[in-house]
Amino acid sequence: MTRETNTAGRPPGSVPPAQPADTGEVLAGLGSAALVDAMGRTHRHRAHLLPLVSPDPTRTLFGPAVTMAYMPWRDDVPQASRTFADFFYEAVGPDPAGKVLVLSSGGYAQVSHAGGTKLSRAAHHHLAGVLADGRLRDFGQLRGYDFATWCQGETTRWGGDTVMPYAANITVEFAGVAVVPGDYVFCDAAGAVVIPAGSLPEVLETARAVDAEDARFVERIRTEANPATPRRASGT
Ligand SMILES: O=C([O-])CC(=O)C(=O)O
Ligand SMILES: [Mg+2]
Repeated sequence: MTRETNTAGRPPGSVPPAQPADTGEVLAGLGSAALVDAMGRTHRHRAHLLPLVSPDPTRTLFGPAVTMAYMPWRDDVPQASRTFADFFYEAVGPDPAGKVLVLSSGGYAQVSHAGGTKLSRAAHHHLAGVLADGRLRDFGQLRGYDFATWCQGETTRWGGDTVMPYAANITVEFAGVAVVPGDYVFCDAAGAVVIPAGSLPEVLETARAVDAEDARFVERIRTEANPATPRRASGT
């Protein structure tokens, strides 16, 4: 795709995404493995997602979740006459900047749930990104937007005859994990973690402690003796 971009890779005249002001500082190099360890010390429920696929795997996604629940498509329910846009705006509400749009699978994770056209709304409204338990179309177009996208893969075929958006901002199941609207989602190339909003400060602090413990272990391991190496007899 050819499109004009400025030096930051954004279309001319577009403004940078309104991430929460301190996102970079809040995360300060934390990765999903430390955050998953921290969630394990804070809660007993499953909170991690196995690695997802991204049009640009270098982008980390972080922000509060808004959800769109998908269902297997039916032609006889009132939701069939509502559009993706209807559910999108209901989900993101009046203050969309910095939010993470979470799309559940509707039971068909290998089918398209959206693509570059429908998700251009996420760029216009400065969402932090999209986390989809389904496939997406138009990776090239999605890469051109400022937000981070993670999903189950790319596909070319339209999925609207198989799945449909069914509800906005309800708790959804995502690859075996419950995502409650308002939960904080973190996703990088190693996987994702879903953190209850009320636990976020504790989980971030614990994740930093996990990283510090690991750094100390690495230091100790560097100097440990190899027990298979014969020890020299003393006095010789
Ligand atoms: O049309 C669809 O359902 C998905 C798509 O390719 C787009 O949004 O660009
Ligand atoms: Mg498309």
